[in-house]
Amino acid sequence: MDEAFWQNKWELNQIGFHENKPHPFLVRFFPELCLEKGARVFVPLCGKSLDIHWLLAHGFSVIGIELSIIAIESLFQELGLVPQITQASKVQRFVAENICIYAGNIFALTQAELGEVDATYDRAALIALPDTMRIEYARHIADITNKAPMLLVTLDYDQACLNGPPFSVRTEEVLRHYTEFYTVQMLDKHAVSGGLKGKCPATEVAWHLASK
Ligand SMILES: C[S@@+](CC[C@H](N)C(=O)[O-])C[C@H]1O[C@@H](n2cnc3c(N)ncnc32)[C@H](O)[C@@H]1O
Repeated sequence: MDEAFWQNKWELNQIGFHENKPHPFLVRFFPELCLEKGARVFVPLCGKSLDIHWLLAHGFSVIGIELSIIAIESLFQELGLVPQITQASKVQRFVAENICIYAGNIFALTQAELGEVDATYDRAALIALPDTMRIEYARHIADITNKAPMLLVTLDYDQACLNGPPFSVRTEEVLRHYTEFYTVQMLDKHAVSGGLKGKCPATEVAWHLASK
């Protein structure tokens, strides 16, 4: 899954992953992180998700990273904000009010650039990456966020049924990637209505990861 794959998806507007409302697990479980208003929430591989609108509307600051400038420009436009754009070392920074989105590859984002964050929200980020990258991704997130608590949403289905992304990430894999850094708790799961892409049964799972 290289950068060109995702750039192409955004150029062709093939963004079936983009939901038209905030994710129900975000709405239900994010308050359980008990963050103060103004807390800094990191949203890796953020797209132009309405989850960001929800986080901002609930008084949080959002720091995201996304490869596609098309996604970032749409996000700001849909938020009704005009970003100031500056260059960081390997990534560009789009900033307005309580939001800062880095344009670039997550693996190029350093802890110093990200700054301190109070929580991470991962929906369709881990599961957007192929298995070889997921190992590195989980470690990188723990590293640059200094193991900030996380609400993670994964998807579990028969990988033989469909090629990813999104990729199936089963319980044992979540535990394998994250238990070195976090205490991992499954919060809930539900069946994806109509199955994944209407083709195979799939379960969405919410996880709370607390720093060890
Ligand atoms: C499956 S989408 C999910 C977007 C968003 N989290 C949501 O829930 O709508 C994955 C997003 O990650 C971006 N992406 C993929 N690989 C990336 C990388 N290595 N660094 C930064 N962004 C990446 C893609 O452009 C795409 O917008």
